[in-house]
Amino acid sequence: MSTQTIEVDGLRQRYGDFEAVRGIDFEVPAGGLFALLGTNGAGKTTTIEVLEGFRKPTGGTVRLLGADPWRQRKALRPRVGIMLQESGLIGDLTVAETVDLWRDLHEQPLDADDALKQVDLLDKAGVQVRQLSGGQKRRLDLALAVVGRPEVLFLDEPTTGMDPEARLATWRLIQDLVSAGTTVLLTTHYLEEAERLADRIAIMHRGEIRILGTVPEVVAGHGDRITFRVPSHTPIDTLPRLDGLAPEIAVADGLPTASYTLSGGDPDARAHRGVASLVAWAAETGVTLDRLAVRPASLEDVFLSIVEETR
Ligand SMILES: Nc1ncnc2c1ncn2[C@@H]1O[C@H](COP(=O)(O)OP(=O)(O)OP(=O)(O)O)[C@@H](O)[C@H]1O
Repeated sequence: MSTQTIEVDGLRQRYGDFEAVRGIDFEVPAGGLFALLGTNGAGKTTTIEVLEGFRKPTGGTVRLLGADPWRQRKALRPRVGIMLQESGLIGDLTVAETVDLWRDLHEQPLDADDALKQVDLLDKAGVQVRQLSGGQKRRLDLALAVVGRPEVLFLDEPTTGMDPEARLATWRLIQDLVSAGTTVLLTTHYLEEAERLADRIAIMHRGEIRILGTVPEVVAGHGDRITFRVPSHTPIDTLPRLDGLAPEIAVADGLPTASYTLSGGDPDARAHRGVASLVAWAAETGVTLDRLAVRPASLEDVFLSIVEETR
């Protein structure tokens, strides 16, 4: 028997003639937090909707807690918490009435005040839902997703519209839930969110998973970056090549910045070698390497390189 809480095997999903998900595979073990990142329209929500049992896959198989979410949706429902991208909150109800309505659907729900306290909405208990701000509605959605003490939690862009403080508090709540053993599948456009929370991530683009692994695994193959401000009066074509590469030039704060991505050779030594030849060039030509920086590739670099590959 599989020990994976979520199993996705060759999943395909069509909408008419359009194939939104084109054969993806991933697994999430019990107590894991997996983040699906990707471009708009990549197929993240569609994937989550299949796992939630809202859609029948057009190809491949998915298993949730060992069951088929499409056929066994009713049995799975009490074990699963769902925070959709667009909530179906009822504007006329108060926050407390909304939580009570959800509590009634579960056998051993959290205490209503505890659920609201977790998302810092206790002081809004008597307020009508329609009077909440966008970020407060997201927080109420989260309270409703966790009120039934779910074993698995699906969070579709949970912190969109939240202010930085609410986002941080939400991250803490998610981390606490994972520490307590909840399995979480999260989609997000915030790379920092994925880096902070997820033990593994996948980046989707146009219905496919382009890369999957821990964040260090995902960035490992994408080299080291060396950047510096191009000194004024220095023609771009006089800048040196490093490892045979000409720099990419981007404008930051109104000034051109040169950037090299070194990905060949010994990963432990290539940044040192690159900086050494750059410094030698600077000494020879008498230029100052303003804002010289060396860093490994970031998740953002990987994300952008995946998107740009297929432009
Ligand atoms: N009900 C539907 N009918 C037809 N096409 C759909 C439907 N739902 C989604 N799509 C299409 O499928 C593709 C994937 O959509 P999906 O919502 O899964 O992407 P996503 O990765 O969640 O995007 P975003 O980050 O913008 O939320 C998109 O091209 C979208 O237009």
